[in-house]
Amino acid sequence: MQSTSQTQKNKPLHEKEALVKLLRWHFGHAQFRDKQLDAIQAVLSGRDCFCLMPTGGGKSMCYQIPALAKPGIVLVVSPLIALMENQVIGLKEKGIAGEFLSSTQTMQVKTKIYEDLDSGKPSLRLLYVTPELTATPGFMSKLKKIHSRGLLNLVAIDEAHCISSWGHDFRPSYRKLSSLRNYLPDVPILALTATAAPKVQKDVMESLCLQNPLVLKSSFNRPNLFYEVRYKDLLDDAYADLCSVLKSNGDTCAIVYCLERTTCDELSAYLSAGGISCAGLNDKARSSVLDDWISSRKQVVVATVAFGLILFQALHVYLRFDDFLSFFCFEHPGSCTGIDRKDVRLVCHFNIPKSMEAFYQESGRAGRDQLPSKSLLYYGMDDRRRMEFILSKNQSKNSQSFSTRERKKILESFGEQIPVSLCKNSCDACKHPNLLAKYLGELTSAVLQKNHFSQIFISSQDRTDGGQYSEFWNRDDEASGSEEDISDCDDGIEAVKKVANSKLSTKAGLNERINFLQHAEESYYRNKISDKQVNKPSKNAVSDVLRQGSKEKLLNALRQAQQRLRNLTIEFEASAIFLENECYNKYGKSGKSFYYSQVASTIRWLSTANSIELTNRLGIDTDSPSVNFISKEEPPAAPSPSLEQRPAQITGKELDGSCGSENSIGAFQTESESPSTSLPVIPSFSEFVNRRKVKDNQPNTSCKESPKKNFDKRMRLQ
Ligand SMILES: Nc1ncnc2c1ncn2[C@@H]1O[C@H](COP(=O)(O)OP(=O)(O)OP(=O)(O)O)[C@@H](O)[C@H]1O
Ligand SMILES: [Mg+2]
Repeated sequence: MQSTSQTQKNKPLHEKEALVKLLRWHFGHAQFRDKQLDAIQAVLSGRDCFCLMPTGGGKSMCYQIPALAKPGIVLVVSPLIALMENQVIGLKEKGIAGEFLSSTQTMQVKTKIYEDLDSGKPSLRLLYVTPELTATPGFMSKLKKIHSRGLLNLVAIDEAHCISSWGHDFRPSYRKLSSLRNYLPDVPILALTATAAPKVQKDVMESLCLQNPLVLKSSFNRPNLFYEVRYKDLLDDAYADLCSVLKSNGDTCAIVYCLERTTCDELSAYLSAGGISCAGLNDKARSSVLDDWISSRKQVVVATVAFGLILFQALHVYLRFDDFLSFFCFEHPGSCTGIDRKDVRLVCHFNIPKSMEAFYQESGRAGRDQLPSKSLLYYGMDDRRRMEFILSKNQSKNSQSFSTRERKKILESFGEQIPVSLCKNSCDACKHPNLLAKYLGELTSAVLQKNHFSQIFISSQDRTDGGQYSEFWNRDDEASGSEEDISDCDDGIEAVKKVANSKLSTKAGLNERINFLQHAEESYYRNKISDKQVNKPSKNAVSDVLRQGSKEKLLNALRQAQQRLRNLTIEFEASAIFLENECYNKYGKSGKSFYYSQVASTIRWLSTANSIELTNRLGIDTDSPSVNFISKEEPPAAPSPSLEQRPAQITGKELDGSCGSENSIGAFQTESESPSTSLPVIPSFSEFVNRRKVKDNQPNTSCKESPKKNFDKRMRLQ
């Protein structure tokens, strides 16, 4: 805060007209945008200011104009050397004296800057520095000296959120900026950011010890962005869908963000094969790919989230400092200008972003030239589960649909209350509400059928729980997630195998192995049921593709049965659907392995069943002269028995699987069901072992082979 005498001495230009003149003269802009003038006037009057503006909102002007409004310098703390360099070049082009101090500069340049600062009448107007340098005692004492001469007009902290959410991880040095207030108690501080969630704003203001700051918040609304969500689970092929979206948009500039490297590679290969000028930004070829994209040699870049971060930085958003520096400033010295492609027409999230803020930032790369652009999010249940796993330890499982009023939801997560009407049909939810409702209905039933996970929130109404939760995750949760957390090993079966492999000694005896596997299986299902499992059986889930394949197999088996039985005329397609549905209803929820076994058993059964058994099985009216099984409708999805609720009437015979031929229907029958209507029941490992134990304690007259031999045989079969 400037003293009155100092303020009068420097005669700052506070009046709007004078400031607008500066804007026009130096920058060629006709008017101040939104909150720019308020911020400028506040800091010129010596008041602290917290300025929250979206990316590209014009935050720089809030400290550049004050630097021109009165003698002295403005100190700008910036997290990236590239950003500083970029701005300094821009200022110099406009004839404004700006410099930056960093370790990348020669001693000569630094000395020249220090000499100018010590001169008592510096020609410099804006000095950009890193937070690291600012916090050093040497530089602080220099600042004090400049200040004592009444020449330090303002300290601007750009990307001020680094002090809070990102600062903990990436820029602890931003934390040291809190000492600025002690060293320079009466110099106004201007904190600028585009990414502050309400609690981060508070943190920034407290950390910088802002005193009675003027808090300015511009709207985060991006009216030129159209938001659309596509549901992977309702698409036959999400790759093909994206390919057609990109094609239908013409040869436009696009960014596609993926969660994992493999998806990134596969997707970019797929899109390239589809004739799209596309490159995947993986670690091997990142520099050339990024160069190609920045220089418009490639139009679409597919990036993993991690390398997407580099991309954000290339687009002037600070996220992962080290990568960016090593990449751009050291590998490509001098290439920092012109890295901002403003003509990105489409930003696609092929996987769910980590947080609403990440989504906003990433989708905000589209349409920086203010022209109509699109943000497209592919929402997938598995993605959500994977993201949940990555962010794991997820305290905030409460979710909210991203389905309705996308724009409202995004803005609310930044604490902005807006009327739905603001959207003006610029998202799919407002533009095609009926279509969206249909999709969501389909999605809900798909989810219920698959029982993928316990929570799904598809509401047609906005919840008003403070906008705390969303389909995305709070940034708090992100701290626990990293790219390394992304594991392919989320298959329950894999998990059991892994546990078994890692912990079970190869010398372990049979009983030990059984106990161990039993334990592993039990804990796997326990976790699965409580929906808190770490290793989620997503890969073990029965997919639509798998179901289709099973139908085909059953169809073939039915055709063969018909050839064998001759006197039977059946509607193959409907019968195959019926049988597949039965398998799915019984074991679809239990995972691929059980489902597979059930389909295989059904096929074996079809190879031996006689006409009566078959017609009974299919519920066909045999009185009809020509038997037609015409049930084209899938039977209602009866609640599938959980593994714990398996029919109790499993016999030792069927569990053994060794008493009689595996190919004969008798080997799989239950006692209480007639041979013609029962399908073999697949026991869980625990059930199998328990039954085995019971059987072992009873004299068995029907089986010729020893229990151990039977068991070993069964183990080999599994
Ligand atoms: N009043 C204005 N009128 C027109 N254009 C402006 C105005 N103020 C700033 N701009 C332009 O807006 C663009 C973005 O400005 P700036 O880089 O300062 O945004 P920012 O808020 O710092 O964005 P980021 O969060 O990406 O750093 C620049 O090209 C700048 O010249
Ligand atoms: Mg900026």
